[in-house]
Amino acid sequence: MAHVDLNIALLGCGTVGSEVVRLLAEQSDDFAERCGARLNLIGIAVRDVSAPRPDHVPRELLTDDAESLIERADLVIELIGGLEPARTLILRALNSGASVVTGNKALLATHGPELHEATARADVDLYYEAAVAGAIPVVYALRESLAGDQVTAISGIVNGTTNYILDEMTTKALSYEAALADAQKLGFAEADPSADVDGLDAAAKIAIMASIAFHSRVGIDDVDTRGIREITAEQIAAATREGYVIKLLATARRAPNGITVQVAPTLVARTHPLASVSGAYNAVVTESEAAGRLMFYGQGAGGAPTASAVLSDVVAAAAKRVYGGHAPRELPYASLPVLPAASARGVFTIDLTVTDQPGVLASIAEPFARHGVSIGQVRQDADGPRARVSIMTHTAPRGALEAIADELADNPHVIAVGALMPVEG
Ligand SMILES: NC(=O)C1=CN([C@@H]2O[C@H](COP(=O)(O)OP(=O)(O)OC[C@H]3O[C@@H](n4cnc5c(N)ncnc54)[C@H](O)[C@@H]3O)[C@@H](O)[C@H]2O)C=CC1
Ligand SMILES: N[C@@H](CC=O)C(=O)O
Ligand code: NA
Repeated sequence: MAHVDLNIALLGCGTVGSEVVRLLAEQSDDFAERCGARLNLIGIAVRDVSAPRPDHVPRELLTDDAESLIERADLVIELIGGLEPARTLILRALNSGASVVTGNKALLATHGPELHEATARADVDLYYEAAVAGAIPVVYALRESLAGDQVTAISGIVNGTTNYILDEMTTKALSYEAALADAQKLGFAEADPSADVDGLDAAAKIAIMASIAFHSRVGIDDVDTRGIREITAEQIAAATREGYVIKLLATARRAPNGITVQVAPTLVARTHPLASVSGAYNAVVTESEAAGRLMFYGQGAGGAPTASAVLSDVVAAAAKRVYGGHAPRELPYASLPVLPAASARGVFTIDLTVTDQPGVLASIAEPFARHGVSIGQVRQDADGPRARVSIMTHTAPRGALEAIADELADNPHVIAVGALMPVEG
């Protein structure tokens, strides 16, 4: 079959970009058949053309002039990351009539509306499968597979670094610091791992998923975000004793008057499907009215897995240019508000260290009753003259639990109040 030619520009040639170069070359004949176009990589914009690169990266395609490269492209793949210059370059590409494929979750969760509006104005396409959970086709699932359904909830393990750290702490009884050092040695965590361990990477991903699923605009700043820095070996051991694992869960839920979106270390029951997601793997569970529960599992990071998602977008974008039609546009018609974190309802645990004497349990229980929060389970472990008390509630709003925790901190019998932790399953 005769194929048209499409000019592809790649911006950024790091972990993911260099794998995209490899796959584009290795599978060029297949891609031509699948999208009806020969995908000609016309240039690779890099910051430093003289930096060492893998052997398969053609030196003659390297340039430090991204702007000129974009002018000649039908399709631009942005794999630089970060907000600038990625934002300006993507806008330039869209405005010049090129479709764009990106894996840049930080940018989409910060400037998504601006990029989507520019895409529609220029009558081109914006694809971003790699931005959420790497190789796992969850953007496609939400944008296309579930377009005929009503999504009610999304929960996921969408950061490989933190899942690896928590898993090492659980299975090898490592401290947080030792597990983080291992993750860095293995290349999962960045040298500066704060976007991972403080939950910001997961927050960007759940913001993107919530925007699509709930047809609303959710940005990274709307996400109530907690990371894993404060998780202790003791909390992990206590969770294990009780039949739970601690996972950094990203969740978005429909509520009667809006949506709640959060990232938080969460006690996940061993029987829950997300509990068995180990190592650096990712998984996303969606709940929707007709389909019920769906689960997506796989590699959320790494050069080749992420490049697989990028190339699926490239083939789709190229086919649209050849045969016509468009990728699904942003559809924020529902405009659901993101509700304050305090209104997020769920089951929570709160851990207390108290003096072990008569009447203490009654005084601890009193604020729960006053705030209308029902206690589901109490566990007490003696520790000399002290006791550790772990209270699990029935479903209640987070705000009520926060008020109770503040009051308990002033209770003279209470020596320490631990962090509130949501419970799943
Ligand atoms: N590495 C992974 O596992 C995943 C990465 N992503 C996303 O993919 C994107 C790329 O990630 P990585 O390849 O890991 O990053 P990377 O840091 O390995 O590569 C980015 C490259 O862009 C280059 N660069 C910086 N400024 C530039 C400029 N002005 N012009 C041209 N090149 C420039 C850097 O020198 C670097 O080589 C990011 O948005 C990241 O969030 C998404 C999913 C997984
Ligand atoms: N740093 C991320 C990879 C990219 O999305 C992770 O650890 O999952
Ligand atoms: Na994906």
